[in-house]
Amino acid sequence: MAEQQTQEVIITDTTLRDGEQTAGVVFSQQERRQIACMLDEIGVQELECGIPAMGRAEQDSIRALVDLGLNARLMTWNRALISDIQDSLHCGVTAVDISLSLSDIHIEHKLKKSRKWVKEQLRTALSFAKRHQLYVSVGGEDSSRADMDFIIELLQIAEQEGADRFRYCDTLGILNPMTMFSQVQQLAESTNLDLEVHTHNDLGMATANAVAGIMAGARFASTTVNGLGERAGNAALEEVVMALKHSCALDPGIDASRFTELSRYVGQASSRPVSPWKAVVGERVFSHESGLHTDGVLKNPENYEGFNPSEVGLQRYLVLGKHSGRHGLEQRLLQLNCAIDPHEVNSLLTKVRDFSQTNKRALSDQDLLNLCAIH
Ligand SMILES: CC(=O)SCCNC(=O)CCNC(=O)[C@H](O)C(C)(C)COP(=O)(O)OP(=O)(O)OC[C@H]1O[C@@H](n2cnc3c(N)ncnc32)[C@H](O)[C@@H]1OP(=O)(O)O
Ligand SMILES: O=C(O)CCC(=O)C(=O)O
Repeated sequence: MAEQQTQEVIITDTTLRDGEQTAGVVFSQQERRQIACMLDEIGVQELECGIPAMGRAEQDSIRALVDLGLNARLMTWNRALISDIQDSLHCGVTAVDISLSLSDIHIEHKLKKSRKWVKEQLRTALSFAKRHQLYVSVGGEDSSRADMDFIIELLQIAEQEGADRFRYCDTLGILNPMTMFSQVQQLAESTNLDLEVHTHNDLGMATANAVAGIMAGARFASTTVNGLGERAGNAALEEVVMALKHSCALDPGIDASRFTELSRYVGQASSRPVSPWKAVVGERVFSHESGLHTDGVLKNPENYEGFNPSEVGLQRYLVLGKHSGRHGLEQRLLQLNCAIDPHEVNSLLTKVRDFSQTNKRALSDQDLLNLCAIH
């Protein structure tokens, strides 16, 4: 692995905002507190924790999170409306995201306004928030479909009015890592503001795009546990952190050993169970059946594992089946105290393969013992 870099990366987790916007997902108040505490305990530095404009229940829930006194900074999501920001102030948070759609399609066909209105609204909302000593992220909704010159114009206004960072949103998940990289690089060259990337998974590239954004100079990556979020979801916290660590030599300082526990908790609380094959936290992603792989792993797990399963709280499974080889079979026989003549291993292996082919599955220990008994 390359030497660890010094670039600081800050994870801003939005499981409790964009994550809960997943159609049909609702966390109870207790679940929201538990998720916030777990994220805080593993070292996530900022939590986007809700939308005060939604009303009384959401505001009470945000206030309860503020009362926990977490280390993580709590941020709320707001439209560029003074009333939304007032609701946030009443919740006691110290940080807000003030969101404005930046693409012409959104400005004309959703907001039904003009670019001029967007600029004025940004000034009004931002100056109000700064007068109230809030840390402000300017959220650029649909940035990836917006005119870059217009974004840069807005960034100048944001800087003049004292914004703290700009959130570049690939709202529809249409970018790829190359386009994300060049867009963020261009922004980084045009502003002194910190940059955040908020990515969606519509084309399966949310994690890759978040990582590309960081590589291009963004300091913040927006994530959700298990990649929950609108439509196909957001960049998954566990994937972004492990990709930064193991693919980019950047360590965001998160305790990954609780990723599996956190993932299971959020999977249950969201009624969106995690697939056993989900990258990084799926129960069975460290399963090896193929003969050459099992042999390699038995000799040294690094032969076929990019990182150790224990790093994320998982375990390794060596599976016997259609693709198994001699070394994997011998190892399992040894573990089961099942002594057979070494000359018989190859013919037993043929039976293992036949069994798997016939039954379309891997063998349990009992299946293997039964085969040995009649061998
Ligand atoms: C890409 C994202 O994920 S952004 C976050 C989206 N999250 C959510 O929508 C979840 C929570 N939302 C809600 O509870 C509600 O939608 C509320 C409270 C925010 C607003 O509710 P309502 O007043 O009933 O309005 P509704 O949601 O139907 O319409 C949104 C209004 O906000 C306007 N709006 C949308 N985005 C913005 C913005 N960034 N700044 C200012 N106004 C905005 C729309 O143009 C529309 O205004 P209109 O009434 O003049 O047409
Ligand atoms: O505008 C923001 O701050 C975030 C909006 C969002 O969730 C998105 O664009 O996907």
